[in-house]
Amino acid sequence: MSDDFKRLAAERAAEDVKPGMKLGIGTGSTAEHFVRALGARVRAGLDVVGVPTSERTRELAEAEGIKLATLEELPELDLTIDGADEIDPALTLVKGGGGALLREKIVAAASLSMIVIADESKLVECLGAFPLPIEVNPFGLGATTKAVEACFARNGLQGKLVLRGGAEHPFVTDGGHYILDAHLGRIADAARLAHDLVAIPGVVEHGLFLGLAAKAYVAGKQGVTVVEPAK
Ligand SMILES: O=C(CO)[C@H](O)[C@H](O)COP(=O)(O)O
Repeated sequence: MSDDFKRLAAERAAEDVKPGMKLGIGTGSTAEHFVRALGARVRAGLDVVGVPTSERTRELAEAEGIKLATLEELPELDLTIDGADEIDPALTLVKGGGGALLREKIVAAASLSMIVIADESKLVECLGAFPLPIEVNPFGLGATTKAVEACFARNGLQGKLVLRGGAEHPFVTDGGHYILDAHLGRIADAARLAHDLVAIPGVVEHGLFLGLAAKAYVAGKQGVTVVEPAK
């Protein structure tokens, strides 16, 4: 069911794509539905160019016949369409469940607008039930982990940090980094936490997306709802 909702949201977003657009293309199962819907439109004659946010998305988009470019070739994009792990009423997001948060954030920030696509299970009142992904440089992992824990304590947060994939076979991002998943439960002040995390040497990026999403297409039993940031 949830996958059907993801597809519905993705297909709605694909209708927003206009000829000539430069697109950021997200990562994850919802974004994959979007790539397939976009591929169908491209094969029907739509002329667009996309910048993928992961190697996985690049492979699928190529297979779908979507023209691709890099941010070196296209430093400014019209629209990014991507999934999310959590969406709060201000449209602050937790992203990175699929491990692509760094490229996803770079691409979204290079876009004039971002649309989030999701099934209704992703809507939350407060972020934090989904573990917050923090992308870190493998060098100095122990010191970075300690600094991140100290940052949580300063922010009044308690929680476990888990190296994704485990110490034996850590998950490695497309950029060659590791991911620490922070089980925080509740993030009351996402802006403060975001600010403090990026100040830690060794933290490459985190999965809090603030002020990037313009709207979300959220699908559920009632169909697709347009969610805009609460004022
Ligand atoms: O941030 C992401 C990948 O890094 C995804 O957008 C997020 O994990 C949602 O995934 P899905 O659409 O599979 O539920």
